[in-house]
Amino acid sequence: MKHYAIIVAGGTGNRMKSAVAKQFLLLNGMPVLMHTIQTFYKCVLNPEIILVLNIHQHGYWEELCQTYNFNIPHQVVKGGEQRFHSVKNGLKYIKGKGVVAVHDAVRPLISTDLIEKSYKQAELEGNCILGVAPTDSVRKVINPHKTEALNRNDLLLIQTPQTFDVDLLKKAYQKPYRNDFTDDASVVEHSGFEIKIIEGERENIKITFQEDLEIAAIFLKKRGFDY
Ligand SMILES: Nc1ccn([C@@H]2O[C@H](COP(=O)(O)OP(=O)(O)OP(=O)(O)O)[C@@H](O)[C@H]2O)c(=O)n1
Ligand SMILES: C[C@](O)(CO)[C@H](O)COP(=O)(O)O
Repeated sequence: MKHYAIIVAGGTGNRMKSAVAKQFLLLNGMPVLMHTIQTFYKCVLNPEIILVLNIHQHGYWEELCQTYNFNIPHQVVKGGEQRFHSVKNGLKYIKGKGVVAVHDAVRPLISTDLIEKSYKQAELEGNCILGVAPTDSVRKVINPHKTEALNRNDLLLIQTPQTFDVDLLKKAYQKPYRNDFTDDASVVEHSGFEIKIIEGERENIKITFQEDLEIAAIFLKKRGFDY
């Protein structure tokens, strides 16, 4: 079975409010994106790595790879307007059959164990999505003046990687883009497939705001960088 990883790094990171897009910010001395690619590279299933980057950042990425002596083999593909379009561009690169994990570049703390579990589950079930239970109370906004409590036991917070049979994911991504396609599972579900969830990891945070980078640095130090 052939394994692929599409690492989506085509975003601009507006919420981070930094001059450099968050996937290039330094985390314990190395760009976030390099940590992410390194973790997939360490996976025993040896996935072929496809990196999706905004076309205007391809040159910058090459410079970074030289600066950090980063030699992990990967194919760079151009990004799209939304995450949806970036994933679609990554998928175009895949010609054969197999299993593909789609992962946010800005989730550098995913473990190799969970990546491997996700591939194995997707091989068996067609797809595998990670979820963790919320620990805060949650409310639905009805309008600017009214909110309503939700039962958090009915909810899951969804992470990446989201892993799929290649043909299934390609078929789902033939649909036109919709605003509520916030991840790959929502695209696949819209095509009529049932989504299979396994337990994610609390440390698998998505670096979105400045504080997240500080938290990620603490988690990495705790692992002694050996992951
Ligand atoms: N057109 C886009 C938009 C997002 N992404 C990627 O999808 C992942 C999750 O998106 P998010 O965290 O929202 O990143 P940004 O869109 O960059 O952040 P923001 O929403 O704050 O602008 C990131 O790795 C991001 O680079 C992408 O490949 N192509
Ligand atoms: C794909 C994702 O990380 C799953 O939680 C999330 O939906 C990405 O959302 P964003 O708004 O693009 O950060």
